[in-house]
Amino acid sequence: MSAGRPITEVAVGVLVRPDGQFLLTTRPEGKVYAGYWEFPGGKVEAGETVEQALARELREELGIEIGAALPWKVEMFDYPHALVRLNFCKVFDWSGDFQMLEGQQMAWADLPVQVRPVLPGTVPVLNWFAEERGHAGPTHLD
Ligand SMILES: Nc1nc2c([nH]c(=O)n2[C@H]2C[C@H](O)[C@@H](COP(=O)(O)OP(=O)(O)OP(=O)(O)O)O2)c(=O)[nH]1
Repeated sequence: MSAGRPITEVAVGVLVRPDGQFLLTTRPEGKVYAGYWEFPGGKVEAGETVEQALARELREELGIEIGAALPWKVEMFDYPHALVRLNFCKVFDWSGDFQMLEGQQMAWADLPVQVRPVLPGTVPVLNWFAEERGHAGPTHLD
């Protein structure tokens, strides 16, 4: 039996403001899908929990310190470059000023999301938001 493709664990932060808007950032130059909009986060390193990885990634990428990371949904996504397990966590508390430490762009978004293109592995989150919020119609632009 084949062992199959290795799974890359990814910690993803869904930062939600009191007004319901959520944070999207672009993938930096030099990474696969550069310029695509996604929820900030990155790969879990050996020995880390998802919550630890998320705190580290958001510190490295955005310069913020997060409070609780609340596990929300887990989704597998099979890209040509990797088989990833996306561990989405909601985050309502953070401190510090946002700094785009990897030259990304950021946007506070609501449904339907106006920035484009959105990373394929990000679209399920928009559908979960649509269900939670009773949003009908498209969740993002094509
Ligand atoms: N951060 C993030 N990654 C996502 C989302 N949706 C999605 O499919 N992914 C995928 C894209 C990548 O294959 C993987 C994240 O890996 P990455 O390359 O951003 O991770 P990293 O910052 O640790 O990068 P690296 O420098 O170690 O390569 O997860 C999402 O909403 N946010």
